[in-house]
Amino acid sequence: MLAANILFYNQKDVAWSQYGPYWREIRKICLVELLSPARMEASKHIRIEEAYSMVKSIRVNCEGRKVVDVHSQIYGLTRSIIARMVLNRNYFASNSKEALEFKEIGTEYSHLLGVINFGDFIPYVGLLDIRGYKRRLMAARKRMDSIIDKIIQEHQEKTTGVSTDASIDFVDVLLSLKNNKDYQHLSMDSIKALVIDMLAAGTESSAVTIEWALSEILLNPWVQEKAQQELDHVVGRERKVEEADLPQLKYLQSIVKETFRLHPPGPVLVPHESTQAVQVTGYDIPANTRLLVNVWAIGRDPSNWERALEFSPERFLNSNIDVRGYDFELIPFGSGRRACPGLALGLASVQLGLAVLLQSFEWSLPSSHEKLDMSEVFGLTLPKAVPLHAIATPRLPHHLY
Ligand code: HEM
Repeated sequence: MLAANILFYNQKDVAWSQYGPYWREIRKICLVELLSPARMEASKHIRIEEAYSMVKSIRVNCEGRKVVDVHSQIYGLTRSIIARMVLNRNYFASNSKEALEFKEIGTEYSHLLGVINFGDFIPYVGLLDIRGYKRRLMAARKRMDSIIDKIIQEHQEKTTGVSTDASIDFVDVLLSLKNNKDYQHLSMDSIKALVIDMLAAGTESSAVTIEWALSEILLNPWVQEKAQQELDHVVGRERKVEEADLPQLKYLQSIVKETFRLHPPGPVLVPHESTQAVQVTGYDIPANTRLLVNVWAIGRDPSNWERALEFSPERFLNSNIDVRGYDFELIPFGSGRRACPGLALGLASVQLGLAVLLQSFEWSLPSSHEKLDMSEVFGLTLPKAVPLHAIATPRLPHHLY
């Protein structure tokens, strides 16, 4: 694919690289070095700080029952978490020239990756580059390259060896692995491509999920009531909810599962391909067959789910169905060897984000939006067509904001 080739340094990242020895090595770096349980633990202060910075900003903006732009708040949260974890710098909370350039180029990347390029299917159309698509890709990559080069240079100047210190970010870790004999394929281009991959993959999916969850909660007020009763019971109103509370919040976890079922952030998994000929339930599948898995349809299929179109977190309370890729009726993170390596981070960000929003505020619809628009935009991800706005009423003592 032309876009992935140009934007990700000849597909040197993990998401766009073909299965093989290179992908195996880079995938191992993601799982063992970047998104490991130890790194999750070391970075939990970032998630908490950013979650409560969002609460503070909503608290200021909801004064006098003003309508809150919930969409921007949630996207701000997930972008800030990932930028701090990857770069140790929150580009998204700043309005510096550098930060604005970074945000602009990020938007251009998402746009270019979402475009259908006929040259990917008809080679001579690609050679002509009639619509200037290739030129635009090259320009975007050049701009991104100079930003990432600068970031890497700054990190190289400060790197004096990596410890498990909480201030260590993904760029530090990747630079420290460059001469590691276990990772012989790791080049400077791989590092740049991985940095872009993490920033892109780590933001949108988590934000989209929190926004859908809160939208469903607004349509089903008894869900909000039950989730807040659980928060009051497990955490109380005299302290703020933390990541350590999440395992006890079973109803909140069920809300997140139910949101993944009805609104999977990746509605159709990244295309998979059979590496060899196989037989599946009596059908012969030749090698190199492209497989598209429609997770969205699986989640709404009445042969898998009772009252399939109803939002009912209760269905998960006494069920062992999980999102980790073993229960094929619910696979928002995919399944098998290409399944999402960011599952733990994605889940923690979504559950914590939702928990702080529900503990800190009572949510209601503005009278002008009584009919909440639940239309979807279908693409690489599945965001709401109309960004969520709502009224937030504080429900904790003043000193906790
Ligand atoms: C709610 C949050 C998230 C959801 C629902 C999600 C979902 C997915 C899905 C469906 C895939 C494709 C799996 C397949 O085709 O079988 C994927 C791949 C991937 N995700 Fe996530 N993701 C989330 C968060 C994250 C985060 C936080 C990161 C890292 C910072 C991340 C990094 C990746 C990468 C690198 C891949 C490509 C893996 C490969 O091709 O080997 N994701 N994700």
